[in-house]
Amino acid sequence: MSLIPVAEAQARLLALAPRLPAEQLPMSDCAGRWLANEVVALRSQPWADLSAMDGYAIRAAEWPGPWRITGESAAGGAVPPPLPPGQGCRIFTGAPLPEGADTVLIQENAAVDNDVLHPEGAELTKGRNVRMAGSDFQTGQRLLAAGTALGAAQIALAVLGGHGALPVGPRPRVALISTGNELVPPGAPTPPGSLPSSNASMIAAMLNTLPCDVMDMGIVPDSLDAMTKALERAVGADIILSTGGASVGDHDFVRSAFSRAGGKLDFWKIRMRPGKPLMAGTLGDAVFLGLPGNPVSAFVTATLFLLPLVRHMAGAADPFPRTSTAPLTTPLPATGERDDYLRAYRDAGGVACITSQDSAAAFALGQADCLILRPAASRPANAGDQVTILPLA
Ligand SMILES: Nc1nc2c(c(=O)[nH]1)N[C@H]1C(S)=C(S)[C@@H](COP(=O)(O)OP(=O)(O)OC[C@H]3O[C@@H](n4cnc5c(N)ncnc54)[C@H](O)[C@@H]3O)O[C@H]1N2
Ligand code: MOO
Repeated sequence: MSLIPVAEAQARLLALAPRLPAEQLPMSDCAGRWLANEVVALRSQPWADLSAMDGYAIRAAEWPGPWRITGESAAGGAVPPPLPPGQGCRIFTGAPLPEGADTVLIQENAAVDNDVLHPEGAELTKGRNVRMAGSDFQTGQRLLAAGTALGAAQIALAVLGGHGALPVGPRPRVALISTGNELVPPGAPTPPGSLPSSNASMIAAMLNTLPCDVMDMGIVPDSLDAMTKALERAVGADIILSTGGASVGDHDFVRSAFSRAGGKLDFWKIRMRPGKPLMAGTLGDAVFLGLPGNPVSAFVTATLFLLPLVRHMAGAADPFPRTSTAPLTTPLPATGERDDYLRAYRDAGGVACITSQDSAAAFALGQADCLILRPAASRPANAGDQVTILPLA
């Protein structure tokens, strides 16, 4: 079986995902979710020509006055009556201008004596210190596209657009299965031959900031029967994820158990290092992802496949991690037939590759704050060369 390029495997994985129903949430629960539909403004902002400053509303054409100050306009107060010629209106930030006024003189540049206003300072151009009605956005305007990530700024915009609740993508349910006879739960005694199972805790932590519900199904021994039963128990989840047992050894049962449980394999073995044995398919209505057991391989494949799949199912239009570039501070050797995802860290001078790139090297992973992406068959790189990096949250 030839190795599948990463981008092709990512596209095939997302294509396996069923469309889950959206939900309507109050604004207070929308942060961190993705919009299921576009958001259209139900009102214009500003709703009228508003003052941007505390001062006096005047007609610029009447400069330099003087003006008799007659009314007052404050945010939340009554809309002032139209302004007769030669008159000005006391006005405060956020308040509507009376009809006829077009400019605001700030109070620091005004002298008022017996309700007569004289300007101080330079002449004002018409419209100065005024926010025109609808200049931010207008009723009916599209404010946010479907698939947009809802952060603080987008929530503020939707609220100002007149919304109190938004349609957002769902929270996929993710079942985690760890496989391996050697594994014991976190914190349990580790007699010789045993190993603390770190992958489920790691992946749950990676999913922690995403809208999804994680169900840890525990540790399953390396047996066809046990793994088949574990997969059957996980049906009902939207994503079933296993780690370990994905390779070709006599104790790697994930692929055969997946097929025995009725799963349909879509792909296996990716042109990447680490992470080659990754597999994906569907089991009932669920998407299945079988990650390699090595902690670093599981981390890198979760970053490139699991997290985008969760974001996609949760409604993200742009589910893949952002990359950027940085100069190398250390040279790198040529790459082989797979794309390399090297553990690395950044400092003021650029990005440095961590010495140990073993896919079981948890200590090195713990030091990394980014991955360097090096395509297959890349030539050696020198210090100072720009490389693509994928920052880790
Ligand atoms: N003959 C070949 N051998 C291997 C190949 C290959 O192509 N031909 N691929 C290698 C690659 S690449 C990887 S990656 C590993 C992945 O193997 P598996 O997915 O089958 O993983 P396991 O053998 O079950 O475990 C590998 C390693 O990781 C430890 N592990 C497993 N689960 C956990 C966990 N939950 N927490 C912490 N550590 C875990 C396990 O004890 C092993 O040490 O296969 C290569 N072999
Ligand atoms: O792909 Mo494995 O993850 O190279 O060690």
